[in-house]
Formats: sequence, structure tokens, C-alpha cells
Amino acid sequence: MAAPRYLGWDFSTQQLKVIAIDEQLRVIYEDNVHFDKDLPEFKTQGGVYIHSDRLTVTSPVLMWVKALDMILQKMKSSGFNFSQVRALSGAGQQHGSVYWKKGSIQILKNASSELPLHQSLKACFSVSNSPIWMDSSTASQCSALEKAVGGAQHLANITGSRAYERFTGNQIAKIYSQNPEVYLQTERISLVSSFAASLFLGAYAPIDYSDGSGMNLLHIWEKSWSASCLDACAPGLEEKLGCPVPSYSVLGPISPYYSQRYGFSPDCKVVAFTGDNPASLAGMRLQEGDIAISLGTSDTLFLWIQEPTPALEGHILCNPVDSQAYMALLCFKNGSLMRERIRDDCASGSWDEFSKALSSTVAGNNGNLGFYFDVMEITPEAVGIHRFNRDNQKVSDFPKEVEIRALIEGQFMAKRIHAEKLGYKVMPRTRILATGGASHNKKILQVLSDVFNAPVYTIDTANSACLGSAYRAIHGLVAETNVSLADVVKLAPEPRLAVTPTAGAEELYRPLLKRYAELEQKVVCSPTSSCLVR
Ligand SMILES: Nc1ncnc2c1ncn2[C@@H]1O[C@H](COP(=O)(O)OP(=O)(O)O)[C@@H](O)[C@H]1O
Ligand SMILES: O=C(CO)[C@@H](O)[C@H](O)COP(=O)(O)O
Repeated sequence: MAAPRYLGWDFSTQQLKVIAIDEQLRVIYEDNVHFDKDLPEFKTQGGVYIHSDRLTVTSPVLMWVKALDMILQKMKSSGFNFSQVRALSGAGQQHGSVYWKKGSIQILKNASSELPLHQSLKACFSVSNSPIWMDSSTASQCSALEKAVGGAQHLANITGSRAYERFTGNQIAKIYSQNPEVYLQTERISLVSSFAASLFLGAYAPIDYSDGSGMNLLHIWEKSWSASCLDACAPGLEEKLGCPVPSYSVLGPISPYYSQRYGFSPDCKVVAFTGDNPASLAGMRLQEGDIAISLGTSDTLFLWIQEPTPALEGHILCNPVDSQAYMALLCFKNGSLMRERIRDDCASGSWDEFSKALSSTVAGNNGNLGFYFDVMEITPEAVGIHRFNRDNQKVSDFPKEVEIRALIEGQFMAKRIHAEKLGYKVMPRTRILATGGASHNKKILQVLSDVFNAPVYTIDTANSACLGSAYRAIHGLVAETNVSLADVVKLAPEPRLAVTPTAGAEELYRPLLKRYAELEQKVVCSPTSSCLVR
């Protein structure tokens, strides 16, 4: 019997990624398809289309299918032996939704292995451009949902979050109200994660509890759809969503399409897919007390928590690896794309030059602070670029090096301030686990460590959502017998120390954090200082 392999996928904003691991949990294959570069025919920027209202953001669903065809072909050409794969799982950017047209289930089930999947599925989607997490066009649907269930806090008490524009229930409500006929033609609505699982399963895959918590529809304590939330969004929604399942569920064997076209074993199991942040929690083997910071297209911060209290800021999600636990999540929309814009403007498009600017400037930036929100931020709700000198006076520009440090310090101060608002305290034993593309950059990690006054650890791959998905594939095979993910991954390499805080960092940043929090109040959108530019 050939040595078993496990696959972990990540359908993220800018690319499709895959990792294969062996039974010793070693990464033996890693690859990606970059949507803008490798699939230029879709003409996306950063994997997305920003529509003319600047609020609507979508991605073409067939691009995701074509990316899967492409990456599997690359693996096949490189000699990857698919017959050894015993199980696979995956992750998707959270909140995005896919709309399957009536009758598509038959096409999905009977796809011909002679054709790439995107050709068979080209007529399957009633909405060809899927709304994704960057969308902020559903303000009216959010107000209506909160009103329908008795207010923002009440909605958070049920679903883990107040109404957020990118959350799937509000996106579905928008589609139903603007295009009722499209909604009626839709037989199934998937998240990006469950859509990706469906492609492997050859059938509609259920939504898992953890990614399902990012919809404003799931009762996160009872782990079932909330009837009042469903009714407030669209009629007949429960049927279109299917029953949610635990994140470690085995959904079934891989579709015959993959055995015939790529040589997968017909016994290869598909384990429920989940959100990319939940999958990263698994990949980084987060423990209670740790803080995870993902620096991908979005920046996110997440924690493992046992007894959550939903609030008006941040999100509580069902934990993807332990059905008794939860995770808290904060999302910052102006992450890597914001850093790339400042890198292009101030460091000639070079990460090396960007890093040199961080080295050549002093921690604390001589009191200069900045807020950098090219697009409407989620945490906090604010937009625009706002720079303040050491006397709290607004200034119109900074020298290039000062700008770069102000951006990075500002991004991490915001993370610490908002994590503390959630009740998180940096303790002497705190470990920060960093992941995502920008975690390759040691100079950025040094600022992170200094602002939090805590050591920063990384794992061998920045693609923790893929790795976590591969771990979850193994876990899925044994979860029924009460084996924990921690048991399954106990032989995996421990996270490695990347940087430690500079002496004196806490004293330096304590007053700056206070100033940053006060200045943030001035730049957030409020009824009195409404954000006209979005
Ligand atoms: N050396 C670096 N320094 C800072 N950022 C980097 C570096 N290398 C890559 N990145 C950032 O990583 C981002 C991609 O991160 P990734 O986690 O793969 O995103 P996603 O999963 O959302 O597709 C890129 O947009 C890029 O800005
Ligand atoms: O909206 C959120 C989390 O709430 C985002 O974190 C998305 O899940 C996108 O992930 P990346 O592609 O940036 O990793």
C-alpha cells in the first residue's frame, strides 16, 4: 500500500493554493495559481472586480473553477501521484457566496472526465460574479436585519456578530431584493468554502459551522439556522442553504471525475471545507492564550476562546476543531493591498526597500502616527489617509520612510487596541503566531513584536490555511472516535520563534497606543462626521 498523502486547499482572495503532506505531517508539495497573473482572461485586480459604485466587490465564479483545473493539471504534469491521497479538505475566503442554478446538481454529478471542469460547469451559476468579503454595498440590508431581530446586540447574541455588510445573509438579501428572479432560479447557495468542497464531491457540500458563523444566519450556540434571521433575509432560504454540519465531518468520497481524470483513489475522502481563518487556526495549532495574526489580502487577528461574549465589534465563530469551543475574529480590510500601495509610492515597489525604511527609522516614529484606509475599513469603520505629527496636528504628508513606519506601526497599534477592546490582555506568556504573505517580512514582524511587546512565532509555511486544511483532512478521518486535532498533529513541527520585542518597547508604545486610540475616535465615521468618501 503506497504511503498516504493528504491535501489541503485554500481558495483565497488572490490565489488558489494547495499543500500536500505525508503521514509524518511533512509538506511534500506546495503550489498555487495566481488569479491575475495565471488567468488574465478574467481581468481581475487582486482576484476581484471593484464595481463603479466602489462598494460592490465580486469575483467571477468560473475563475475559481478554472484555477482548480489549472492547478490539478500542474500537479499532474509534475508527477504528483494522486492515487496516494487518502483524504482532502480545504478553505475559502470567508463570507463570499456562490449561486447554483436549478438543475446544476446533475451537471456537477455527471461532469465528463474528458473535459476540464470549467467547461462542464459554465452554465451552472445564476450569479456569475460572486459577492465576496470586500463588498460593502449592503448597508440597508444590514439595518433591516438588525431591526427584524430586535437590534444589533441581539443579532450578535444569536449569530456571533452584529450585521456586517460582507456577511452572507445580507448579500443574499440584496440579491433577493434586487433580482428576485435570479434568487428564484437558484437551487443552492454555497459559501466559497462549501462551493469548493462541492467541486470535489460532485454534489452540493454542506456549510460547516465555523464558516457558517460568518453569515449572520447561524445560531452559533444551537448550531442550526436561525429562523428569524433567515426570514429577514429571503424566503425559502433554509432549503437553499442545506443543513450545516460540524467542520470535521467526512462528506463522502471524491467524485469519480477525479479518479478518471487525475487518478485519485475512489476511496479518497472529502472532509468539510471551512473558512480560511478557521483553517489557519488549525494550521497554526493555536492554543488558548495565543494570538494569531494573519497578514494576507485582509489582515485578521483571532483567538481561541472557550466562553465568548458577542459584542458590537468583532466576530465570534464556532471553533473549527473543537465543537465545545469558539474563536474570536477581527478583520481589517486594508491589509496587504494597502501595504503594497505604500510600497509602490514610497519604496519603488520593492519589499527590500520597504524593509530598509523600517530599519532606518526609529521605533515610535518620533511621535508621527497615521491611519491608512484606501478602502472603507471594517475595524474601525473609517476611510481615507490621516497623518498626525507628534503634537497631534493633522499633516498632509510624511517623508517616505516615516510614511512606511507610520503605516506599519498604525496597522499593528489598531490590532492591539481592538484586541484589548475584545477583552484580550497581552500576558508575559503571550505568543503571537503570524501567518499570511507579509509574515515573510522579518522587519514587519519586528514592529508587530514591539507594538504588542510579545514574541512572534511563525510556522514553516505562510499558507497556514492550506496546512490547516491538510491537518483537518487527517482529523476528519478519526474525529468520530473523539480523537482531537491536537492529538493528530502532535508530531508536527512546533512554531518557530521569529522575533522578540526590543528592550523598552512597552514603555515606548504604551503612550503611543493611548494617543492612537484617541486619534482613531477623530477619524472614524460617525453620525456627526459621516464618511462621504468610501
Ligand atoms: N516580503 C513581503 N513583505 C510584505 N508583504 C508581502 C511580502 N511577500 C508577500 N507579501 C504580501 O502577501 C500578500 C499575499 O498574502 P497571502 O496570505 O498569500 O494572501 P491571500 O491568502 O489573501 O491570497 C501579497 O498581496 C503581498 O502584499
Ligand atoms: O472577511 C474576512 C474575515 O472575516 C477575510 O479574512 C476573508 O476571509 C478573506 O481572507 P484572505 O483572502 O485575506 O485570507
